[in-house]
Amino acid sequence: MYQSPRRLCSALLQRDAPGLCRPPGPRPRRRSPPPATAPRPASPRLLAAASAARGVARCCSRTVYSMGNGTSRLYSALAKTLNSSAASQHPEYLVAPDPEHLEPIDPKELLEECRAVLHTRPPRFQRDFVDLRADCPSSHHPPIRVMQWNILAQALGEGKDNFVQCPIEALKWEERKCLILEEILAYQPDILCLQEVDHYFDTFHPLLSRLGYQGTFFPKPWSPCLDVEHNNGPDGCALFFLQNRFKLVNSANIRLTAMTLKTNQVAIAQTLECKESSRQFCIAVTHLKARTGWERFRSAQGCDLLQNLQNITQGAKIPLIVCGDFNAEPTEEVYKHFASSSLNLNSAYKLLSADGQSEPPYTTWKIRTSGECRHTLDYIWYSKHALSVCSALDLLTEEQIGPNRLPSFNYPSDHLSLVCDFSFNEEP
Ligand SMILES: NC(=O)C1=CN([C@@H]2O[C@H](COP(=O)(O)OP(=O)(O)OC[C@H]3O[C@@H](n4cnc5c(N)ncnc54)[C@H](OP(=O)(O)O)[C@@H]3O)[C@@H](O)[C@H]2O)C=CC1
Ligand SMILES: [Mg+2]
Repeated sequence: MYQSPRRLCSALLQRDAPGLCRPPGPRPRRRSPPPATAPRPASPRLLAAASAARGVARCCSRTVYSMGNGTSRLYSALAKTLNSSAASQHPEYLVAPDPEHLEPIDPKELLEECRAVLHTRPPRFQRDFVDLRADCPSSHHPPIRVMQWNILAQALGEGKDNFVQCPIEALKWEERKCLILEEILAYQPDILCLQEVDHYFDTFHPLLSRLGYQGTFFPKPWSPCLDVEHNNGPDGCALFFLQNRFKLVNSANIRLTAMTLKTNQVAIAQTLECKESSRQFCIAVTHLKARTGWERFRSAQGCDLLQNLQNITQGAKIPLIVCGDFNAEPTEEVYKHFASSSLNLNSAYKLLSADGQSEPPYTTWKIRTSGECRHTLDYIWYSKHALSVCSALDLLTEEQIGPNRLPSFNYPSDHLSLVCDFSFNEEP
């Protein structure tokens, strides 16, 4: 059975993350409920980031982003050229930050800007870390904090997902992006694994690189976002890590296959070296095919990903963390493949249950025209012999989520973020 936290510690005050400042003092509460309209203060930092991003996305002009398959596919091809095959061989060439983004941002300032934009919204949900240090060896190196999150593509949220109980105003990008950034800044992950990213070039890459992250984006080849009017390009997976903590050793962008056929789903796998301990590990992010009826397809995609990860980790010699929206409940075949793989993986969020054997009751909860959809689909897998989970961010309660479920005025995605602190076990 899923259990409430064993020992709680404040999410915001729990630790120092290198390169990021701790938010100051008690959190200001926002007014609740939100008035229908209110003046929004201009946000110079966010505007500046968007303007700087035009430098990164010079090749992706309005014309290229516009509706219509020809131009959309051209964008997709360009994005792939920039981020796919060459990235595997020359990561330093493709991920080198554009000099105009190097001016660092103080995360506290950015957080304040986000809060100013969000001042009419209800307060952010409080979530606490569950201390799992009993399972965690003592180490003089700081833990590695990993965040897994399907952030909900803007184009899908507004154009395809049919969240019938979510008011369209709650999905406004200018505010929703601040809720996403606020969540990232609140937990200060060292590594950030995202799915459904359709604002990489204009938002996440420019801002997160100025916060000290190195980012990689791999769009889906035929992103459903491209079918939505006024889309912002394809959605895909993005992986960010803090440059002051890790050095990139190797990077692979993987288009997943199913029964030898190329599919529309992707993964990014990177080998990183910890600057403090010189220990290497592999981090991967993926988003498997959605919907019922596609269970065997997902299973095949999972097998392909596991095979790729076998090769990248040299047969499980390099410790591994795999984050993803697997679009599969724990009863599905793809989950069983991961749980029984020779890569020796465990699912971190099981450790929140009393017996350590049960996944949480949900990681996504929404209401579509078809009714309520409450599922456990998102996971953080890790090499159980090489790594331990020191703490994990508890999920939102049903009461916090509320009767209209997600997304909402206080939470930007239909999926919850998962956050874990890992430490290396002693080497044998
Ligand atoms: N032109 C072409 O030749 C081709 C075009 N395509 C395009 O790709 C699309 C399919 O892409 P694919 O990657 O397989 O998509 P998926 O089936 O994996 O789903 C795409 C997105 O839809 C969301 N989703 C899941 N369930 C529902 C639902 N019931 N209602 C609305 N949205 C849902 C998923 O979110 P979550 O993961 O959060 O559940 C996911 O992000 C097609 O719609 C088409 O537009 C695809 C192939 C070829
Ligand atoms: Mg989705």
